[in-house]
Amino acid sequence: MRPTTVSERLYSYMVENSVPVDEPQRNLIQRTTGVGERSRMQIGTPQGTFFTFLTQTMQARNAIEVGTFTGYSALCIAKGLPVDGHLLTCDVSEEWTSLGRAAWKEAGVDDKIELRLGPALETLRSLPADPVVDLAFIDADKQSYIAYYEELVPRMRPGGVILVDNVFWFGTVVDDRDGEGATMHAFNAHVAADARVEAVILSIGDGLTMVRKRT
Ligand SMILES: C[S@@+](CC[C@H](N)C(=O)[O-])C[C@H]1O[C@@H](n2cnc3c(N)ncnc32)[C@H](O)[C@@H]1O
Repeated sequence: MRPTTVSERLYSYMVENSVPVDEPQRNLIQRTTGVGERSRMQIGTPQGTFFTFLTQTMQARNAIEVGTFTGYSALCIAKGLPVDGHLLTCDVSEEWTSLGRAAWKEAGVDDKIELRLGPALETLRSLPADPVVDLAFIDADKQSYIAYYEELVPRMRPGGVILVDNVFWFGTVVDDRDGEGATMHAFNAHVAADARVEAVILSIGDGLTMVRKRT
């Protein structure tokens, strides 16, 4: 069976019939529209709700995010972590992440989130090599996805999950294998050929891959 096309109305229906978005989340979504065109980089609400749900279901305690932007996905992951859980989130922008810091405080999850500013690859390489990470999310510069993935896989605990956003790259992974479409296709092929993991691509948003490290 082919997937159902998600119209605007069906999208609203999904949101209305899922766990509701809370006030700090709503406020952050609204403030992010203030950054203009780039606000489209924020994950959608169904994706964020799924991240909280998954974090809770996996009982994840230790998470890493590559690509903070204004902090919505970090907020959603942190909401699902226990009080002593930890999310390390990486970005290069002081300006965009400052919105996140304020939202995390408003939501009461700021104690669980550590923001590191600087190139994410350097941050990941500076982390201990121990396989202790339960959940990771890759959502930054597409040309570095394979490099981020290669730093993360050894650090994931067996059974740990890496989420990867934009794996359809607006359909260009099949239609137009130039530029970012080709980059994303190379990433998808890299994961599919990796015997250390099992992966499934979900048609949520612009395509979301869930990668589980084999036990
Ligand atoms: C798609 S946005 C992340 C959206 C965010 N996950 C959310 O849902 O709101 C990508 C982010 O990656 C960051 N970025 C780009 N290149 C980077 C790099 N080399 N290291 C760290 N962050 C980077 C950008 O500053 C931007 O905030």
